[in-house]
Amino acid sequence: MNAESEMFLIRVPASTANLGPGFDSIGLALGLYLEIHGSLSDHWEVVPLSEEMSVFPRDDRNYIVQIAKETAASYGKELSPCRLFVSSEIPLARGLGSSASAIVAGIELANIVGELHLSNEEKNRHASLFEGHPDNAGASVYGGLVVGLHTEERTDVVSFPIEGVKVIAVIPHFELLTEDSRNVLPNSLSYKDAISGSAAANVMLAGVLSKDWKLVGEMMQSDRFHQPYRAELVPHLALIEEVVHNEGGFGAALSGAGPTVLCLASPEKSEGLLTGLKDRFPEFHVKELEIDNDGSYTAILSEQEKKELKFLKS
Ligand SMILES: Nc1ncnc2c1ncn2[C@@H]1O[C@H](COP(=O)(O)OP(=O)(O)O)[C@@H](O)[C@H]1O
Ligand SMILES: N[C@@H](CCOP(=O)(O)O)C(=O)O
Repeated sequence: MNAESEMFLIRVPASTANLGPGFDSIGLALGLYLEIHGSLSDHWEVVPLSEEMSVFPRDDRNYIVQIAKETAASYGKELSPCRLFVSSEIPLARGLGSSASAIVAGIELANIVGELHLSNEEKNRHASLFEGHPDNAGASVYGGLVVGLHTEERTDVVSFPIEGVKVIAVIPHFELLTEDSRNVLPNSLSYKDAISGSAAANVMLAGVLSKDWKLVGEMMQSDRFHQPYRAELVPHLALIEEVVHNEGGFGAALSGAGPTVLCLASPEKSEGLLTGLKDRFPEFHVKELEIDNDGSYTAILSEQEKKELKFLKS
């Protein structure tokens, strides 16, 4: 990019990780978005357009800018400064992948401004290195359901679109940092538990591929890797599982590291489940979310599209 009059758009979906037993390996992209409208400028400026974004630095100390600069630097490039208008529908520290969305946004920023021409595989490798695991990062890059393995040496992710199941998120008002929720996990697992945990993840994935959502729901609640240890931090999980069972939903699991709980239901049962959860948990935000099968998106805006941006007029 070299014209200051050009404006770009970056849109990155939220994500839910693990789906129960797929710890640090399975993720699903969701229809809540982090959006950046940006253009070249003579200095770095980050303008928050949504309340949650207003807590972050407004100059080049902003995490998204830091990620962008580091990504460009890894290709020997220095990014030209930009003015970025940032808004996000993704609540922070609730287990809906806000940190991965910020990382992927930073990589997309480096890609578009630095003209890096990165493939999705390369974007995901960078994002997984920053995030430490590929479940949220992969979902935000590719969209749909992702299954991945990330090591120091390489990141392998397979993604495929998901249809025919409804997703309801029960989002508490309190934050739970992923770091704190990882600190309660054990350093090792018995051979027996590891086999059972891995089998549950395998069967869950087979259930997804064969569209056997009832089986998927059962496997979501058969995790051995993290939910048993995190239960003390999220006492509402067991109560939500009960409501999901009573309302004929498929199952529930901690979304990422929590505290949000992700529930799956058939299109026929989702309305009843939504109402049941809202009635039982008035203190939480209960919301049906779309599945995003497209992943992160970037575009250069047309003159007409720029004219339609309300925040540029105020
Ligand atoms: N747009 C953003 N800009 C800067 N930092 C962000 C942004 N989004 C998330 N973060 C950082 O990530 C933290 C939340 O990450 P994390 O604890 O992994 O939870 P989650 O990713 O589930 O929302 C926030 O407290 C904040 O420090
Ligand atoms: N696999 C990770 C996922 C963390 O997701 P987040 O949305 O809570 O950041 C974990 O379970 O720790």
